[in-house]
Amino acid sequence: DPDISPSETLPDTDSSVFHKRYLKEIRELGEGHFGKVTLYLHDPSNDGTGECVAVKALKQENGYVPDGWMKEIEILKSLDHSNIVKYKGCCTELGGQVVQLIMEFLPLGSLREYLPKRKLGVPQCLMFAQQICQGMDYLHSQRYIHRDLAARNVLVENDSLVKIGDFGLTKYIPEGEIYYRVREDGDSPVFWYAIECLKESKFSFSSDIWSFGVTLYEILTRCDQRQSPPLKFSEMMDEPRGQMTVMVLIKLLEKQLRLPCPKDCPHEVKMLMEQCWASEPGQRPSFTSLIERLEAIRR
Ligand SMILES: C=Cc1cc(F)c(CN2CC[C@](CC#N)(n3cc(C(N)=O)c(NC(=O)OC)n3)[C@H](F)C2)cc1O
Repeated sequence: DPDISPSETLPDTDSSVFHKRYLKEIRELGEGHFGKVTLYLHDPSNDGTGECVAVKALKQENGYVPDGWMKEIEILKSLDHSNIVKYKGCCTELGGQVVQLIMEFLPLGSLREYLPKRKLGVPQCLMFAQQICQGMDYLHSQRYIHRDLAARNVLVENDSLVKIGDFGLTKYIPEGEIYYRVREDGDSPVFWYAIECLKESKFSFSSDIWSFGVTLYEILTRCDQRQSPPLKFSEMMDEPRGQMTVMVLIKLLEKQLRLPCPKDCPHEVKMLMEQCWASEPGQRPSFTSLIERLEAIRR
């Protein structure tokens, strides 16, 4: 259109660049081993009409930015799926020495806050479970493993939509590789870990399936903390008071002990959950097949 000058068509700023001066801290949303997630109001017109965003920041040791952190930002930026939290941009400080990840804010929080408050029926629980499988199936199709799939990392958009909300431990699996071996331990979510992860730190697409099984258990218990995986596994130990060590958990899993079936869990779902916890990684279903099976059960 000849009479519109180029400057009128170009956006004056890249909408994925957020300036610190327009970000007003509201409250902390979560704390992790390596950093935290905080709720901010992004208010460039400074009149309170801005939008809420979730900002993930690393605890900065003397200014260097761990390369794994830039990786997490690149991963989320590259993902585009209705069951994965949306990347909005970055906020840099000190000439790029500090980089913060800006994501969409889902005020209903994670399943851990949402499910205990809303007594959802089994059909809606299975709809959420299927959506998690759809997000994870997409993540696996991009050759990423999540390594921290749990109800605490699944966000609720509304009564009929959930999204995978955090990718802090996500890793890329190169073509032709099957496993990702970890060195760092951090505060590993061992009660969501497959047996081969506990024994050999070997993570794979199949170990995400195991974690999905534990997440499905959490959903069907409506994230009742009295039935939480850490508590349930500790009860299954001989001395229930003792601090559960990874060794005791491995022994328990090697004896084929598993989390109990939640009270209103349909038989087909019990079968599906137990297949996710097969000792042999190759015996576990894929997210593609889990989607089909959950679809069939919900019908
Ligand atoms: C540096 C590493 C690190 C730091 C952390 F704090 C956590 C833990 N954190 C993850 C993000 C979290 C849960 C999820 N998914 N969440 C995101 C939103 C959102 N986008 O709206 C939200 N909303 C909400 O609570 O609304 C009331 N919660 C919640 F902050 C816990 C994990 C980490 O790897």
